[in-house]
Amino acid sequence: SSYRLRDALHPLWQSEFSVSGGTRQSPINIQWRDSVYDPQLKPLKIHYDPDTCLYIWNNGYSFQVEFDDSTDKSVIMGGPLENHYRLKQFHFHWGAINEWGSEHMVDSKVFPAELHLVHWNPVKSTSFEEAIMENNGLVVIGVFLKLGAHHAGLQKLVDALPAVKHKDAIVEFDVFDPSCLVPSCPDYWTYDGSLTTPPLTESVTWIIKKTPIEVDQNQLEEFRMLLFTSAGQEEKRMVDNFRPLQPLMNRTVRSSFR
Ligand SMILES: NS(=O)(=O)c1ccc(NC(=O)NCCO)cc1
Ligand SMILES: [Zn+2]
Repeated sequence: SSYRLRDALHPLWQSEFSVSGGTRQSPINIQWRDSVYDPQLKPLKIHYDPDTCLYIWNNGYSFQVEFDDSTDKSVIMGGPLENHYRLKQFHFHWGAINEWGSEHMVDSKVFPAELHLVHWNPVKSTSFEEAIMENNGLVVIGVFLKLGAHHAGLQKLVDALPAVKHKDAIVEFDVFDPSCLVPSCPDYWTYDGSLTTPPLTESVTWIIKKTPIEVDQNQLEEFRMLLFTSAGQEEKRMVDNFRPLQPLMNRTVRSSFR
């Protein structure tokens, strides 16, 4: 199917990014019928303060919106979590065409893009960089994007993309509430995994929302206008910045819904 093709098309993501001996790597294909309903999973609670939004930048992998994580102003709690986690940044992964782009899949269905909201545990770690190395130091909420209606909340982000076209470009981005990018449906899957780009550390509790958000064709095409390359270099479009599927190994995916 298309994802087999896309693996073969992307040596970049094959060779460099395989950590030896990994037992809980991400992303994975979520087989809906193999997931186990866990009645002890609570609703996820999200409280983001739009004033903690700092800037948007092109880090050479994706475009990323950074937040002030020096206080507990923007946090998530509940769900599978024992305490609260602070929002650090969010970014996306997408394809060159609508037929692929997401990192996770659901019953081998792939989406054109995937949003990652990255949080860290301030109870166990004193910084994000430290939390990356901690077991369950991080929580990433994954939200699938599907082709459909225009997303008004996303458009504010999209309008800023031309200003961060090249690697290392940065532009101030104030007052944005990323909860507008999270579907209202409370249903999610959760499993223990890893970062999907180096250092690929196995420190992530993944929370994957069941319901995608809708974005329109123009918005996806704006993502694809970004560049992997710095100003002055030969231009390489920023597309297909996803990691191939990783083996489930000895893991169970839990669902918050029947
Ligand atoms: N795609 S993902 O798994 O959500 C992810 C999130 C953060 C990172 N790394 C990161 O934010 N590093 C900042 C500097 O340490 C890598 C991958
Ligand atoms: Zn990501």
